[in-house]
Amino acid sequence: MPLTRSKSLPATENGGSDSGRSVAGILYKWTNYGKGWRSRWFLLRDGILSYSKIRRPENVNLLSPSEDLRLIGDISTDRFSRMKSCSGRSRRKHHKTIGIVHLKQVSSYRESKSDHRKFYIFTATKTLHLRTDSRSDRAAWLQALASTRGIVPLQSISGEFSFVSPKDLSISTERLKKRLLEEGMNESLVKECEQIVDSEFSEVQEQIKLLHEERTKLLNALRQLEMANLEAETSGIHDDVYELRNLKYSSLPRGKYSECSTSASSDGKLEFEDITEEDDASFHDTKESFSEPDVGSVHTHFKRRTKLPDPAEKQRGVSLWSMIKDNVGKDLTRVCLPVYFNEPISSLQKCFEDLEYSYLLDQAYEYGKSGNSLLRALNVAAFAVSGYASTEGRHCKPFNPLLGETYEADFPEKGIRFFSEKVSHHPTVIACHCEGKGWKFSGDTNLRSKFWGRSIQLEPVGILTLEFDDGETFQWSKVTTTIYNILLGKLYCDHHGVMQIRGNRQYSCTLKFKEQSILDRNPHQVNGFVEDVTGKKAATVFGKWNDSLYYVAGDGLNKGSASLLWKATKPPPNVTRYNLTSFAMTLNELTPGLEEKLPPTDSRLRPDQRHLENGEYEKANEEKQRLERRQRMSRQIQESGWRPRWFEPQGESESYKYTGGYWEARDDKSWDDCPNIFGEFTEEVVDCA
Ligand SMILES: CC(C)CCC[C@@H](C)[C@H]1CC[C@H]2[C@@H]3CC=C4C[C@@H](O)CC[C@]4(C)[C@H]3CC[C@]12C
Repeated sequence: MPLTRSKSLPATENGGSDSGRSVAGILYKWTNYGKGWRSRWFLLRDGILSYSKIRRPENVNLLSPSEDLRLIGDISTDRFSRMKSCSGRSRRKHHKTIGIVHLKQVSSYRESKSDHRKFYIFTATKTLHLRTDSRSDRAAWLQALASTRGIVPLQSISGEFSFVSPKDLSISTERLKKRLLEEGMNESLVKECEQIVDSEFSEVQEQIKLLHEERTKLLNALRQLEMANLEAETSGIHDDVYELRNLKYSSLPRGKYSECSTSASSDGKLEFEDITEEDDASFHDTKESFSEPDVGSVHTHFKRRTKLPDPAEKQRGVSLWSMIKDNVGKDLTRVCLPVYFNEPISSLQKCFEDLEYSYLLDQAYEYGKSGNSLLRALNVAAFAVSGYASTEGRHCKPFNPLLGETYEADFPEKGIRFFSEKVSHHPTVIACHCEGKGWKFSGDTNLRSKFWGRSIQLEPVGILTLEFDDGETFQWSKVTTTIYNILLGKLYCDHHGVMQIRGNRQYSCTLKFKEQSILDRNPHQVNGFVEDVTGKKAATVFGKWNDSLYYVAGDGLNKGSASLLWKATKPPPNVTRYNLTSFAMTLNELTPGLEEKLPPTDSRLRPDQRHLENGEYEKANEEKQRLERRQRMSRQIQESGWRPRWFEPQGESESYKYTGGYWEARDDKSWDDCPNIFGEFTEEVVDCA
């Protein structure tokens, strides 16, 4: 029973639109390097593209008895049998759908420029690489995708099935009357018959009316549900009750990290030390008490910038793959990446990005002070999640600071000041310390990374400590971050694992960052709870790390009455390819009068990073290479007894504590013991370091 090859008709030849039709056919889908291109049965129906292992030909017409199905490409039996014998699997298996893409979620699709049979479908989390047999088949698929995109299934419910409203329904007894009279029945009897029929009918009409009302209600409910679903997909969950009080002052810190150092993996997996140099960052906690009145007492008289400088040169496009492919066979850990892969932010500054929502800690402090320990714990949890929001859409590497490089952030408008230093190069550790109104935050992080071929997994080592002035403390560690699509497709990162926020008093919190699965319709989810010392759940927390966090008191069975804890700010209007948040854009700014106050070790003075920010790529690259040469001597410097200037290692624990004195030294401009790490260096520098 050979099936004929259907021509790929443009949508218009089919009465205007393909919207109501299903389209199906065989496409080759790129799977992985091991298996390469695999043929799959693709079906596009109601805005959903699904694919399965190959169907048998006799099923092609049986998808659904009345379905208007258009086939694209060669669907001859011959081809099926060929495929069948290739796969050699049992028939049953072939029916299972193995992938689904909702066209609502498709961000774009495009044809390959180099191969006339290939095209790509991009969703937020995945790219499908597809190939047809011919250029015209590709055109037909793209056309089908274009015409199906945006159909809302409800259209068909309310459209096709819609029927006349019950009040327009009527019957006529004329024919009955005529017939009965023909039979010679007397008029009064005929009238009685007519009345019986009428009353029976009005009962039916009543029932239809009820059904109609019910149907209208149902449709409305469905519409609302779909709206809610759409909203939830785009933004998270709606805020019902709680209006976030955005306190004017704010505070605090936390840390992040930056580049990758690698650790050996015993199971034969590729190791990855850091594609460029090596880096790690760290956080540290300190019990240091801080001279309070300074924070936030001075007000900034300048406005921070809202965009990065316009690039001086045009950016050259370099793909990561083009860099790596030239190094095939070489040790991947030694591949040096040019500055095009960097963002104009150093890891020291990136740590401060975690403090964007420091007002949550100010709120936490206030709640605790007024006796509401639960809301204190909840705000701390929201703070711990909020730091991840800025990682969305970022795919460039922060600069790996030089040993001894520092970064200060004085933000009186937020009521905080932050300081970080790169305290070790082998392993890379960054320590930070931040003071806010009523609290202090500190930590050190060292990232362990594993290279898995197509993804890199980063595991932060180190503890973050938050200490309120009233003695309550919370400690936690960051979860694992995986960077996907290193070689192919769109690079993105996801955070997953369990975060335990341990408090020293009544409440602690456990948060689970859900690992994203392929084609996940609801990525970035975070769920958890706050429990008291007896282990009783006091509140349930849920949301998304890139968007918002909500809580419900108790065990969280009633999500309807959730209250908003934190909502991420919108991306800025002036995004660049770095996708920095508005806050991140201000971090490398040399605000008026600042340069004279900075020590020579501050990240803002790092020349390659400054050139990159200005879009002077050639100069940036030259300087980067120069500083990397210096960086290579770091191990030697460290081994010859170098000590961090502002932090102190804590025994064997590999953690660091702020020794204090930075802001005081800044007041006196006493930077004499801070080496000019970005300047020309000689062996001398090494000696005196
Ligand atoms: C392969 C290279 C060129 C591209 C990778 C670049 C980007 C995606 C990588 C490089 C360094 C990474 C960051 C390193 C450290 C941390 C701290 C961690 O607690 C949260 C994630 C975060 C903030 C990572 C996010 C992703 C990141 C910014």
